[in-house]
Amino acid sequence: MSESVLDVNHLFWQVDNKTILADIHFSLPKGQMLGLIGPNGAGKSSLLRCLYRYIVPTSGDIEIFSKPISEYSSKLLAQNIAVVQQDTPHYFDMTTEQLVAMGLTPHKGLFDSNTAQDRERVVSALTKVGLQQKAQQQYELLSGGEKQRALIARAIVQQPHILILDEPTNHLDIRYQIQILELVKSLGISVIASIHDLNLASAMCDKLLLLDQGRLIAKGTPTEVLTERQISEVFGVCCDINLHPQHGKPLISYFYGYQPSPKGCPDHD
Ligand SMILES: Nc1ncnc2c1ncn2[C@@H]1O[C@H](COP(=O)(O)OP(=O)(O)OP(=O)(O)O)[C@@H](O)[C@H]1O
Repeated sequence: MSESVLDVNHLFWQVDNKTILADIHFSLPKGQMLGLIGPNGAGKSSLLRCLYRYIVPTSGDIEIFSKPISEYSSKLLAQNIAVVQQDTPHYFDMTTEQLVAMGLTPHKGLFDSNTAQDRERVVSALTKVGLQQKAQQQYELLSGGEKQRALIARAIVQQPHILILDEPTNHLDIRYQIQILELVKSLGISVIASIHDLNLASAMCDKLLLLDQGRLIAKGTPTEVLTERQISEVFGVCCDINLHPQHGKPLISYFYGYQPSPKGCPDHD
């Protein structure tokens, strides 16, 4: 079995007497891409926020390389984890290249300047996300999808062991949805990403976690998790699942005008 880079056990988060996350437990094996799926409000962002220490959970354990995240200094945590958040933040007065170069910070001392190798790393990351022509453009003037790609380039420059992506494809056109996730996969980094598009999650992820109302409903391979029954129960839509003609993992076709009844979805054969 491959080494685990991240272990989450018995994780609970309550706020205002409401349980947002309940007894979440999973591991992220080295080099794998783990997809976090579930309906709006299921707790996907909250779970990811716990992993990068933006939220302190009510109880439970989160360990990176078998060490509790509470024991990591901010700098050491940033050397291990890079995060691309759901809403692209504002960075005024910064070129795209300067934004991407921020990814070097966790590896630098206070007075270190950037080396030729650092600059090469920034150019390489910009090229990988197709933004080499936009290097000198103000970051704020990029389109939503270009901003998202710039933030992914910054995460690449950061050279983390674990990449946390909160809806990394929500601003991207279909070409970049596929290309960016394939790029991220090719880096050999361990990735946990929340993804709304179940077909994209099926194609790209090694394993999936299905969340609903803060609870872990299923975890396993796309074939194990993406079943017609589970999709109808959790998302409230009816669908038909076949094997994708290219990669052989589940390919979901949604039905329109059907809500699951107490007996489930109608038989569409
Ligand atoms: N700081 C907070 N205080 C109170 N409630 C919160 C807080 N943060 C999140 N929640 C609630 O927790 C639930 C889960 O939210 P979260 O953003 O984690 O869901 P999500 O699965 O990422 O949703 P989406 O797919 O819509 O992005 C929601 O009901 C949300 O309102």
